[in-house]
Amino acid sequence: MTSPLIVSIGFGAMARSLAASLEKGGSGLRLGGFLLPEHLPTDAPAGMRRWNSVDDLIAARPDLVIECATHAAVRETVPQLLEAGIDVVIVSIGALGDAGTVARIEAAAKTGRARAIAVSGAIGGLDVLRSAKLAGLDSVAYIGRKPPTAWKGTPAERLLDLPNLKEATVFYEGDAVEAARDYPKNTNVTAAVALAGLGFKGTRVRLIADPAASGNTHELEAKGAFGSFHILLNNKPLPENPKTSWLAALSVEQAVLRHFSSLEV
Ligand SMILES: NC(=O)C1=CN([C@@H]2O[C@H](COP(=O)(O)OP(=O)(O)OC[C@H]3O[C@@H](n4cnc5c(N)ncnc54)[C@H](OP(=O)(O)O)[C@@H]3O)[C@@H](O)[C@H]2O)C=CC1
Ligand SMILES: O=C([O-])CC(=O)C(=O)O
Repeated sequence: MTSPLIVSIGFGAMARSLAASLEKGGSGLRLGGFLLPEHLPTDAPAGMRRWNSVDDLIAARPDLVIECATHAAVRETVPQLLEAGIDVVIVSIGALGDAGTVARIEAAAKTGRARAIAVSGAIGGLDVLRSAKLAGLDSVAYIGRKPPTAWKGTPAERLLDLPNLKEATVFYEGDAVEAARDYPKNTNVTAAVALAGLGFKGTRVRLIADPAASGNTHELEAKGAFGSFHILLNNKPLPENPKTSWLAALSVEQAVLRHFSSLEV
């Protein structure tokens, strides 16, 4: 049997980590290539194909596409793939904070009889949150803490003197609507929490830059009819991108393995 064609959208830190990890994992699955617009240069390992346009990728009939690129790629590329009947794993799930994008993705998946799969990414406890929601949730709160370098290139740069920060500082408190939209490379996890729990408006978010943090920590607190829970993840970042946790790349690998397995656990 030929092995399935698995393709990423984007070939940055996460896609590279996924490619290396699948190669080592012994499942027989591998990343066969990536879609990257022509104007974006990259180096790719031998044996990995590159597609410059979504039409060319669709013509190659991939078995699974993994979006690990940007919110724009979710809006602009994912619906076309779903409409063409291709299942897509979505990693930049902060894009799903926009109701229009969700509606387009759902309609495209229906038309193409394909599945859009949102990953848990760098956070956990979403299974509990989804179950607890059925009996009613009173509150859901997320706290994200990363070292100042991880907040470079975000609105935190305008709010704080990141290179000279001496102590842990809260720079955002609000809902998941703004958090997911304004920190698209850092807070996709808030979208995962919102989608599993109380929605984007109902999810409280606090973001912290902490010079003492050695990695990315994610805290999730929920209260409801079921009781309450509090989890804390201390994630190591990917060496190529301090904004992204290694666990996020591992969650993508897990989604790929589950997709091709006959027993879903
Ligand atoms: N759900 C979660 O928990 C998490 C989600 N993420 C999200 O996953 C995505 C990937 O993360 P990561 O690999 O670390 O990010 P990187 O910035 O390292 O990689 C992104 C890749 O996408 C490419 N790219 C940019 N625009 C497009 C486009 N329009 N179409 C296709 N490719 C494009 C980039 O090219 P170039 O470098 O040339 O711009 C680069 O190759 C990000 O959106 C990130 O926010 C990250 C961590 C956790
Ligand atoms: O990887 C992480 O720690 C979280 C992240 O960047 C995101 O949610 O976008």
